[in-house]
Amino acid sequence: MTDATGPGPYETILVERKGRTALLTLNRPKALNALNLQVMNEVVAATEVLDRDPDVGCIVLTGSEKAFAAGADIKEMRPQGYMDMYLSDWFTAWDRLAQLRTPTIAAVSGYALGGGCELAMLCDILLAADSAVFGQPEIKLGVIPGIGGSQRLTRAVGKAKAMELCLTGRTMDAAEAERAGLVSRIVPAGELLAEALAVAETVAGMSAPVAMMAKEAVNRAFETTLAEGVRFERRLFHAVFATADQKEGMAAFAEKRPPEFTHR
Ligand SMILES: CC(C)=CC(=O)SCCNC(=O)CCNC(=O)[C@H](O)C(C)(C)COP(=O)(O)OP(=O)(O)OC[C@H]1O[C@@H](n2cnc3c(N)ncnc32)[C@H](O)[C@@H]1OP(=O)(O)O
Repeated sequence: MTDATGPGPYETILVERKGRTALLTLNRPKALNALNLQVMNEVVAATEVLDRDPDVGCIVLTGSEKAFAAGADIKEMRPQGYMDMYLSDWFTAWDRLAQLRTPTIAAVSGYALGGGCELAMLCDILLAADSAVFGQPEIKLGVIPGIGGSQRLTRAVGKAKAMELCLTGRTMDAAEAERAGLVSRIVPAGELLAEALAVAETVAGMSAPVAMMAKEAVNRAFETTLAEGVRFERRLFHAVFATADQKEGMAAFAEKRPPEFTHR
């Protein structure tokens, strides 16, 4: 891993590049990567820079072994009043992660609570270490999720489990999260980063515009009716036949060789 990337220097995150993969590591270890406004601004700024970089094909977001992120920063929120929250539109910048076109992977080890769970759910692929712990415990603090947790968790695991987690603050371990469909896979904690980078390398090796279209098509399933979603997919499917990478991918198959995508 080399090369700091983006407009940094950042104080709360580390950004590294390896080939077409960018690795963004949350770096507030003493606070278990609690997500204060500085972290939010730096994560959003860095990912938006990476998103515009044609040499980046996948972004991996991770934390420490103990904590992906233990939530939004409770100490920062504690003194705020309604007008502070409303006028600053607290947390709204996080929504910009959902607009990234580059595929993103959350590599979650340890605690992913509250805003930490919500940040993981803003990513496209969730890989969990066997040590991962997920939950929306905001209710124990007298508040509710505010970075989309009530919506994305419900879509991921269904109403029954989301309701229980949001109303009781109970956490779930990696095995339960996988059974519930929140994470795609569990890997041993010591292998998490290597596995996430391997998945990222695979994704980044695909045609970038086609990967963007695949991401957009899957995400559309959360926004629209089945008929509209299928129509949207069909239009994108037709559009990929205008890419050089469709010609290359199918030629490579016929010629029994690996494709060499040009991301055009
Ligand atoms: C409100 C919205 C929209 C979203 C939210 O995310 S609210 C926050 C949700 N998260 C939580 O409620 C989890 C809070 N943290 C914990 O319960 C525990 O820290 C733990 C179970 C994750 C880990 O416990 P452990 O005993 O191992 O570690 P601590 O001594 O408690 O923590 C170490 C260090 O980190 C600070 N910390 C932890 N989480 C947060 C946080 N979310 N915000 C701010 N600071 C946090 C903790 O205070 C301690 O630092 P100090 O020793 O300096 O106090």
